[in-house]
Amino acid sequence: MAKRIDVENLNIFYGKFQAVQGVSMTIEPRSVTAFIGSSGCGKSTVLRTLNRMHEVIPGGRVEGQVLLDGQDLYASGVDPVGVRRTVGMVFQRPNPFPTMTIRDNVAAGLRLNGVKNKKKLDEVVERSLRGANLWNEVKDRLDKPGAGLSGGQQQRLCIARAIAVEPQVLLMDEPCSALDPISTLAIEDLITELKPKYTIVIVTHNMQQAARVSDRTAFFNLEAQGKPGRLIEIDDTTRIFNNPKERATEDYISGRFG
Ligand SMILES: Nc1ncnc2c1ncn2[C@@H]1O[C@H](COP(=O)(O)OP(=O)(O)OP(=O)(O)O)[C@@H](O)[C@H]1O
Repeated sequence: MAKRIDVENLNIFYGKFQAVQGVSMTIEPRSVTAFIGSSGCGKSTVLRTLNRMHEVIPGGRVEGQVLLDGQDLYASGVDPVGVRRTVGMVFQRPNPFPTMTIRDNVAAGLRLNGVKNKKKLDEVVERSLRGANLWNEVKDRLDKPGAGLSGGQQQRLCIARAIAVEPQVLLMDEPCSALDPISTLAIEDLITELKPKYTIVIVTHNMQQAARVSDRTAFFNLEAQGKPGRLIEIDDTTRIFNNPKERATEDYISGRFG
């Protein structure tokens, strides 16, 4: 089941440097939320705190709370590996495991979780590839390397790999920035198809993309160079693009800066 995310007064640090200050927001289940804002304002950093990937970076530290259906991901005793299973991630560059076959790429997470039954693995591989709109293109070459696919196919393979372990939230960090326009549209269609089952958060520099795929948009900004990034506003995407509350959002949307 898709989960609701409540972020409460989040401060995020890289060593002594505070990259993000005071972010609070709610991300609704079965919806797509886009993070937009100029380079360096902390979009990817905030995204990575939603599945505890930030702390993998040396010096990475978080203050505040991230609640998944009311459960704090940062409470003591919470296993970050379990969090990352529940909250999956797709990165900017498609990163299939290069030496693994298409089938094994999709099955990798399940195998890590101890699933060995071949029938079960085959079922999940097919269901995940169908879910990622890739099945028809690869069903006759499941035992060929994932690295042999086109960039757009590799990104859909990464989405198949992410959904194979049945996460409740999908985080996507500029998932189309390395793709051509046709592959980009394929991923956008896929995001819309996945929406009824997941909570999806996408970082994008492409404002048309935010307008096309998201229900809600969060605009981040830097007060000044060297200062932490802040969330300026989050609202329905149509509102952010047509009638934002904040002047800084309007300036960014209309291309006056950023
Ligand atoms: N691994 C890191 N170590 C130290 N500082 C980092 C690291 N990653 C990001 N930062 C800093 O944190 C701040 C926010 O970066 P982040 O990548 O989250 O911004 P962004 O809005 O996603 O940018 P972009 O749109 O360019 O991807 C920046 O000042 C950046 O230099």
